[in-house]
Amino acid sequence: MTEQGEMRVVLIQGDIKLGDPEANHQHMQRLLERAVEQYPDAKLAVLPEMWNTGYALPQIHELADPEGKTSREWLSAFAKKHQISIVGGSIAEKRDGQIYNTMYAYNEEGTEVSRYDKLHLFRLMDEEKYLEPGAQPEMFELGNGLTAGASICYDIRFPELARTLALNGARALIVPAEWPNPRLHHWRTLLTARAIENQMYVIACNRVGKGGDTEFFGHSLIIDPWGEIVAEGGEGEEIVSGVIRPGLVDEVRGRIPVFEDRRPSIYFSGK
Ligand SMILES: O=C(O)CCC(=O)C(=O)O
Repeated sequence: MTEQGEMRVVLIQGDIKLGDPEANHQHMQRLLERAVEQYPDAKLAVLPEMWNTGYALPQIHELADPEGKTSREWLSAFAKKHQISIVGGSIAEKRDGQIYNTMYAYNEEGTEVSRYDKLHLFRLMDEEKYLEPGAQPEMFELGNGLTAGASICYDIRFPELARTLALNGARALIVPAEWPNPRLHHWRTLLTARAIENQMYVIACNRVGKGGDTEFFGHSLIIDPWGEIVAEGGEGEEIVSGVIRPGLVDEVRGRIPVFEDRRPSIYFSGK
């Protein structure tokens, strides 16, 4: 059970079937249902990146969800029915003839509170050949005093994104991912660094399974603003759960006042 000021988070560390949006929708729905049954006090659920299609990029124009309609209606209705905030991982979305890697967030009433298009496209998986990058960072309210910033997978390699979110009020970084083998060391280290340097919660949901020749290792993580691991998944499909206490962000920021000690006037700008 959670106490006052605490919030249970569940990460839907599922497998994704390459290029099969219908099967993936059914599967994610089953996992979400399992999550709310197993953890009735959960207040936030996070799904992995591109859960509707996986990295079926050559077929992405046929597979992507037009305006995200199907995925958005489902996520909103689920959030409302179960009174849980949902960061709906990300989906391949078709908009104005382009494809985006897009995250949607819903509050407990099922209201859509955010849409974020992945800013940094990952060349190693040819994202830039098929997808359009987003144009701006995005933040949203998750209740319990938790303002969250969005970051999708490769975005975590860019500390300036997490920093700009923190400077503008984010107290948690939400990270849906399809982070593959063999870079577990990068995954854990980068997420931990983003948490420590910005003194914020990092809540990261990675997929498991295989997409073509690429293997995904799970290890979804909830890391507190002191850099301690609150919960970590294994390498198989599971619901990863942990309890966070948004008040800890103020405590850590009070103890080591990094944001007061910054010297922006002497940093090189624009680079
Ligand atoms: O940066 C990495 O190593 C993985 C990134 C990635 O897989 C992605 O952004 O989809």
